[in-house]
Amino acid sequence: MMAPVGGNTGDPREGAIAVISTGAVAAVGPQQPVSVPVEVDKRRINRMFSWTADSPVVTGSETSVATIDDGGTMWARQQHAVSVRHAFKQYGTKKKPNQVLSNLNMTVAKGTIYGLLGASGCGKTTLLSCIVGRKRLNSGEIWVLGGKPGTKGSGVPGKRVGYMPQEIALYGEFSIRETMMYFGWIFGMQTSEIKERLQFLLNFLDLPSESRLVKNLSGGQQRRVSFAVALMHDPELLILDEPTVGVDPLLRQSIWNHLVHITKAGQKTVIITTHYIEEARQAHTIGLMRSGRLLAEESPACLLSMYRCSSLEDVFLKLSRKQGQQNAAPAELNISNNISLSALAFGKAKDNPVYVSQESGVVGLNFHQSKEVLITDSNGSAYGINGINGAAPGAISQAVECDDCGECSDCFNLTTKGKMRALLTKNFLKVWRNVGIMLFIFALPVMQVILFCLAIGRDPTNLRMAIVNQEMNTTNGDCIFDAGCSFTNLSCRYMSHLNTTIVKNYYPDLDSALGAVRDGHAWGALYFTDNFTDALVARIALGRDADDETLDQSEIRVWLDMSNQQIGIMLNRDLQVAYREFAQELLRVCDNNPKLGDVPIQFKDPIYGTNDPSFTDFVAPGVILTIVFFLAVALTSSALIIERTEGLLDRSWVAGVTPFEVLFSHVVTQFIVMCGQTALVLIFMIAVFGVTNNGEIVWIVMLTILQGLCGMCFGFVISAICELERNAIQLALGSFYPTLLLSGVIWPIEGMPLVLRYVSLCLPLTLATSSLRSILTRGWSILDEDVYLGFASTIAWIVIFLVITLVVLKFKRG
Ligand SMILES: Nc1ncnc2c1ncn2[C@@H]1O[C@H](COP(=O)(O)OP(=O)(O)OP(=O)(O)O)[C@@H](O)[C@H]1O
Repeated sequence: MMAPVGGNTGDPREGAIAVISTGAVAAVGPQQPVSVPVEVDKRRINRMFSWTADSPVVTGSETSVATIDDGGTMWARQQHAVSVRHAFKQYGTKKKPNQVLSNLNMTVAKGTIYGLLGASGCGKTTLLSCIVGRKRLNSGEIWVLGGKPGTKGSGVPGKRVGYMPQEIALYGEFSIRETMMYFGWIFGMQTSEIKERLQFLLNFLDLPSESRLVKNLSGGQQRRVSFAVALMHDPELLILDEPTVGVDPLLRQSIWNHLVHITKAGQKTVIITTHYIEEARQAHTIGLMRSGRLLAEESPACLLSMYRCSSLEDVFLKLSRKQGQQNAAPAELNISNNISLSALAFGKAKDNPVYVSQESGVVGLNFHQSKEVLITDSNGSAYGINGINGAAPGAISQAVECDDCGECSDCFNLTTKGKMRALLTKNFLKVWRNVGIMLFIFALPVMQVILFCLAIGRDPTNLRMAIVNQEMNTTNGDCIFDAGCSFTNLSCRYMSHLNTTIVKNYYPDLDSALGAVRDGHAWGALYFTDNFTDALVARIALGRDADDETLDQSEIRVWLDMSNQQIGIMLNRDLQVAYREFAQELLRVCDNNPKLGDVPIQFKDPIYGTNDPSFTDFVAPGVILTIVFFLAVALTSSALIIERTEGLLDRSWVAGVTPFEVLFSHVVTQFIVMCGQTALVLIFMIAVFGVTNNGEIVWIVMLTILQGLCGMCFGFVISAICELERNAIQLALGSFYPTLLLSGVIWPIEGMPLVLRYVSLCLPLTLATSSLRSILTRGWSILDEDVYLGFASTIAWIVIFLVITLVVLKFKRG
């Protein structure tokens, strides 16, 4: 079927436009002329393409066909607002692929509204995501506003595009005004400009008060705010994914009127998807999509007349049926031209020169393998479909090199003031507005420190001992002794030195005492023989001449329940300490040298720490770092994933925010949060609970903050790797215990098998914990190896985590 492309319609250019269609080539042959009134000024065409050496103009005949090669095609594609060629996109795995776009071609002329229609799940959103650079094609090409999305200087993503995704993708805790400020700043607008625009959009879209929080708006109002964000900076290209869902008919009409209005001047282009097919009649071009390809790409009027239907829905049904038949019998192909009829039929575009897509791939109309053609008027001036005159392609490619910069200095900067302002304000507002997060950030670490100091490292008390004292022959606890240099009831004298943590329960005989231990009623049994005092005096007096029976009778016999190592070791220590004190006291009151009662090992004052080391002091450094590290992991990983799953991150990407900027803004926010957390944790640990600190506080603070930043970067890695918050939580929790166990936090790594020790040294918390312990208990400074290695390893891990995150984010998009 041949469409009357560029036909003689009374247009001023009538008879002057060289309309060249090779859409017929599928049937007529690659260089066949088309029977359309055509005149071609070959000289002008040649001049037009003289910029490229390999761009010969091919004419099919004297009549008119002028095709160009790939170089020319590429240039022509740069003239369209959007040009998609041979797009293939699939989800899923290689084994189970879900082909969403298959050889799709699409051409959106500048200054037009393009309505993309199709059934749910046909791939519209995927196509739009690829156009805005959110996703990547598996193969094929996309040109947007003269550049390839995602390439440097293309402006896409960036402020040249306004994107309204299907999901709301807004910060619920923000007010409408804050939402607009956020995106306005990202787009590089001045605050006054944003306020002005906001007023217009509030009125235009009939939005409630600007101070209302987005989360408190109705679904329809939220969609309108989302639409307002896309319109905010008055972009060249508006990409709207179902903007009219949940909008009342009056407002829907005013939205369409606005779209028609902004495209009138020819500078703005709109791509819009909608499920209300009939409203798309107001579009200049309609792309009917089905199963990942376009069935047709024409003006609504043209579609209706070509298919003799009264509604676009009927056209869609007809084309769908047709596609089904063609799939069944691929040989029966219709023939049509591939010039976008709408582009010619639509007023302004009609006045302009036309490039026709190289290959439309539009299924229903069967545009195949046609070459991109140049249309000139009789005056010889060549022009593209979008009305841009044939400027030298070189000039155009130069123009796009820096087109998203505003001021070109931005090109060389990693970020802009506006974007940083927006991102930092967003991060702080999110924390400020969310009580749960505030508690998580500040109350949780304090609570953890308090719990740690109260629950860990203190000596157990009220430990019951089953005592059998044959010397007293009584179980009522009456155990009287003479405090002077008297050798009576020495068993009672010894027991008076047992500290108060031990609760003495007396038993009549050994069997019942051991039974109490076995039954869990006591932590140990203590047994004194009936002549303990005499035997002990003889043992001391006879010294090396003491016989076995004397030695045997003078023993205090102990049976401990060692199932609890800490309690067992502590009882063992206390019983021995009590004996030493008992012996020294007895020797002293009897005018003997008390040292005789000691074992001949003298523990002098330790070089570091005390003779009575506390477990709390040992664990505290690791606990401080673990608290700060894992709070940061939890905070960051979930924050980024929530933003991503709600579409906020994607929307920011499309607005031109880079992964680097997002990470940097989080680093700054987290740094400030970390300072607060560190202050609280250290104040409670050291000042309130008196954990030993012999070092300089500045190094302690620095190392703690660095560990927090390290945890945050680990959180970035988790959020980059995991798609769902659930997976991130699993990964964060899953990494908590191995890290805790292997980092020497609760047990010295010297006790590990050699291989595990090396593994442990490679973990982010191990060297840092050892470093902090050295600062706190040994008072070492940064000049000591153990200390600076902790700092070095933390910094190295920060860099490693950041690099991993950036690499994953870069390769994951799409
Ligand atoms: N991230 C993804 N991973 C896997 N499959 C996906 C993903 N996104 C979309 N799909 C699948 O791709 C197909 C096309 O989805 P898409 O969202 O592009 O359709 P659509 O035309 O926009 O639908 P609707 O009109 O309902 O929004 C669907 O089958 C969908 O399930």
